Amino acid sequence: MSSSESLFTRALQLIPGGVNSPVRAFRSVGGSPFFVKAAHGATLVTADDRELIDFVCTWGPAIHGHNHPRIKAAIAHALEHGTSFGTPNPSEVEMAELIVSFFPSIQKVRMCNSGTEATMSAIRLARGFTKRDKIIKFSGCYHGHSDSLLIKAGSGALTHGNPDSAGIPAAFAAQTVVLPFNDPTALDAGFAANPGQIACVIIEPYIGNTGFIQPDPGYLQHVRAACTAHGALLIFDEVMTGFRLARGGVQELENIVPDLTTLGKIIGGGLPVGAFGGRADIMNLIAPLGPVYQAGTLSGNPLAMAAGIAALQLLDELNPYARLDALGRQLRDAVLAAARAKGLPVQVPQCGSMFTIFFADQPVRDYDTALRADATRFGQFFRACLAGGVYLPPSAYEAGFISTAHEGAAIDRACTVLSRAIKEL
Ligand SMILES: Cc1ncc(COP(=O)(O)O)c(C=O)c1O
Ligand SMILES: N[C@H](C=O)CCC(=O)O
Repeated sequence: MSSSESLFTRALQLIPGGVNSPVRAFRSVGGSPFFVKAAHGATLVTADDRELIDFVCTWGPAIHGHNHPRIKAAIAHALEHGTSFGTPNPSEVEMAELIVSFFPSIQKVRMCNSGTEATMSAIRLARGFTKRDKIIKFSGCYHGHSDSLLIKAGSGALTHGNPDSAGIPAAFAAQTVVLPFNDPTALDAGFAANPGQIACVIIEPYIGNTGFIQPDPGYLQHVRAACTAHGALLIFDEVMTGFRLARGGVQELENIVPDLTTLGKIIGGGLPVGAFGGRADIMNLIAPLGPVYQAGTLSGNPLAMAAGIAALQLLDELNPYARLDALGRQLRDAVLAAARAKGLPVQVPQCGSMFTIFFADQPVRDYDTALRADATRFGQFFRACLAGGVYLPPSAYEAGFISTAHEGAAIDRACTVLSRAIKEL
């Protein structure tokens, strides 16, 4: 038995499914997950000393590659002073200043410990501000695992065939109106059917959790205008896309000003973090200023702040977005060329350092078209890539991520492995 197999056997006895987050399981692609003992740059080192080129990047945060020396040094420096204070600390102020400087729509920001907390709190705030109960979300968007949002959810919920989680009271679910993405008419109908009742629309503006899906031109502008017309707040969930696709996220790329934004992943530099922020008049409703309660024992944790500040400062210095897009295009073009040569229908939506390989003959533009892609063939492809030393997300419905550390040998080697895997399908 390999070390990973032996660890997985032990894990299965004690941890549900052997994993601490369902997306790490290999149930939809076959086989069992490998265990990682170290990660540097673009490379994971498994418990069995295999080196893998990693396109999961810890599900998004590792935009500078794993274990970046600047981030490591920032954590080590912060560690000298203590791990948690339970009081305000200077790094929280620095982090807030950085976030506000990257995202002009954010006037005030509250730190929390995960993307789930960020979206859950932003929705409570929207309900408190508008004094309305219902929310609109879109099928296939994943906003973490709070009750209101695990309805027609993407990510692991979709991967493992469970987009509507058990354990959510019907009365809660009734407050969430679920609509198809990329369908302006459905959105108008959703508002019309619930007059004066919608507190907010929450959206992954570029979806990363049904695989990577971009909106049609003008769609997000329509969503913004509809929210304004109906007095609902617009929440951009940029936990995944924030700082990844542009300094100021999708809202910068699309020139849209949401009322609230949720963030996570990159702003923790690899440590647990989340944040939500937006217009000051809305944010001022949060306790202790206002009646909407939100809290966290470890919120603004000095180690997470130090790691996140270092990650954001690096982005500011390097402005790596054009380089990352070139890497994304190199990967996409290699896969498309191999698929063309083989006569295989493949779609590779890609923007900057996010991409997905769908085995589909039509462009994927929403939940339904994503489900039409061939997930069995994706599993075969995933296994062939892994055998060749490349780790893609173990799901047909997740985005892959590229880091600056992939530049050069890693991306070239990955293109060869992916092309060969297509050829051998
Ligand atoms: C868009 C989006 N929102 C929210 C979340 C929840 O974040 P977390 O896993 O940190 O709770 C995720 C990822 O999990 C995400 O991709
Ligand atoms: N797709 C998920 C969020 O981005 C992956 C993270 C997780 O749920 O473990």
